[in-house]
Order: sequence, then structure tokens, then C-alpha cells
Amino acid sequence: MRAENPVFFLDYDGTLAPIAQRPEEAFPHPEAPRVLRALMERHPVYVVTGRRVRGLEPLLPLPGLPVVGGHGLEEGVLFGEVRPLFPVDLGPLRARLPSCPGVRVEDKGFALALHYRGAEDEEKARACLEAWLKAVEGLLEALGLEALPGKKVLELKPKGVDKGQAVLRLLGRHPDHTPVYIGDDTTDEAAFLALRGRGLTFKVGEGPTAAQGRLKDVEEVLAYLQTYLRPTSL
Ligand SMILES: O=P(O)(O)OC[C@H]1O[C@H](O[C@H]2O[C@H](CO)[C@@H](O)[C@H](O)[C@H]2O)[C@H](O)[C@@H](O)[C@@H]1O
Repeated sequence: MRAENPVFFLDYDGTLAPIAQRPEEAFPHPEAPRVLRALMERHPVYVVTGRRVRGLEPLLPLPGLPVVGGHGLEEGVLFGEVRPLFPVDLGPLRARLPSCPGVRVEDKGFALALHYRGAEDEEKARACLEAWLKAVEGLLEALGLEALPGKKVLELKPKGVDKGQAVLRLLGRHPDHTPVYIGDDTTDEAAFLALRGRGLTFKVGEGPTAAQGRLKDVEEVLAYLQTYLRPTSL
């Protein structure tokens, strides 16, 4: 399945980079920088990630690559300007962080990611986070925040901002293009739903999804993207 005149929306973790034990160790597939550079010369390309835009720079050395960070909370280009899109105050939540053994806090400024990957007992850490979530329900409501579960992570971020909304905003800038969205996580489902009937969507890996197609792993993602680098037959 290949789109004519595509605009690419690519998730990072689990899509361009295999999942790693810690966020800072999630290096892209060795082919990813070359393929992305070549794609960018031919078509519009955006990375749509839950990470901070700046957080991608040490991993993906592609100056000028457009990135939507924080599931739509900020937008910019790698090694260039980045602008926040929504106001957020996480101060009161920072004062109520959970004390769950093995849970690591990634403070992105506009969102908190509570990671339990690698905890000695991941299930216990997840259950502890659930209990904490119940305890801070009222505070989240008052701050206009919501919890977004991802791969062994629970993210607290402003309500109503998601990759679906982000991708529709970006697509508005490319009205004559066909969106191709590839992602692996539950957080990508909002984009799959938003793009229903408008382009091509691919879920990476197993699990229920609203995407139309499936790619087995990061290796298959790169192989698929490379099909857009071959000359088309006349
Ligand atoms: O939207 P994405 O590009 O998929 O980013 C989602 C989150 O990715 C990172 O966490 C995930 O990947 C880590 C590295 O592989 C892994 O250790 C962790 O368990 C995953 O949840 C990142 O740290 C988060 O900020 C992103 O929101």
C-alpha cells in the first residue's frame, strides 16, 4: 500500500527506534537517519511524538526535521525553534508525585511521564500508580490534566490534547497531500481514528488498533518508507 503525493507523520519510540529500557537509550534504527533525510527531500515529513522536541535531538541528528512534541503540546524543528502550543501548570502535581518503588519520573515541562519499565516488580509499580491516580483525581481535574497510558508509562498532560488533533492541524497545511501515519502505541490510536478514510495508517506490532494496516516492527517500518525512495515506473 503506497500513497500518491504523501505527507508522512511518524511516531518515534517503537516506530523509528526500537523500544529501549530507558528513554535516553532509544536510538533510531541505523537506517532511519538516512531514510528520513532522503524522504524529506521528496515529501513533507513530521515526527509526531510524546517526547519533547529537544529530547529527540541527541538521538536523531537531523537539523530542520519538523517535530510535534508532547503528543501535540509543542511544535518545532530539530536544532531550531520550538514553540509551546498550550499553557500548562504542573506545579501542584509535582508536589504530589507518587512514591512507587521502581517508578521513574520524566519531567517534560508540559507533561510528566511516570515510567515503570524496569521496576523490580512492574505489575506492582503499575498498580501503585493506579492507586496514586485515584488519590489525585480531584487535583488533575482542577488543573485540567488527564492521564494517558502508554508503553509501561503513565503520562499526565493537559486534557484534550492528542496526536489526532495534532495531525489534523498539520494536515491542514498540506491539503493536496495524502497522510501516511505510522505508530506503535495506544497514544497513536487518536491519530489513526482522526485520519480514518483520509489516508494510510499503520500500527507497528501487535494489539488492537484502529489503523488500516500493520507493520511487524521497526525493521518493516524502514523497509516500507524506503519504497517511497524508489523511482516510480512511468
Ligand atoms: O510518541 P512516542 O514517540 O512513541 O513517545 C512515547 C513516549 O516514549 C518514551 O517512552 C517510551 O519509550 C522508552 C524508550 O524506548 C521506553 O523506555 C518507555 O517504556 C516507553 O514508554 C518517552 O520517554 C516518553 O516521554 C514518550 O511520551
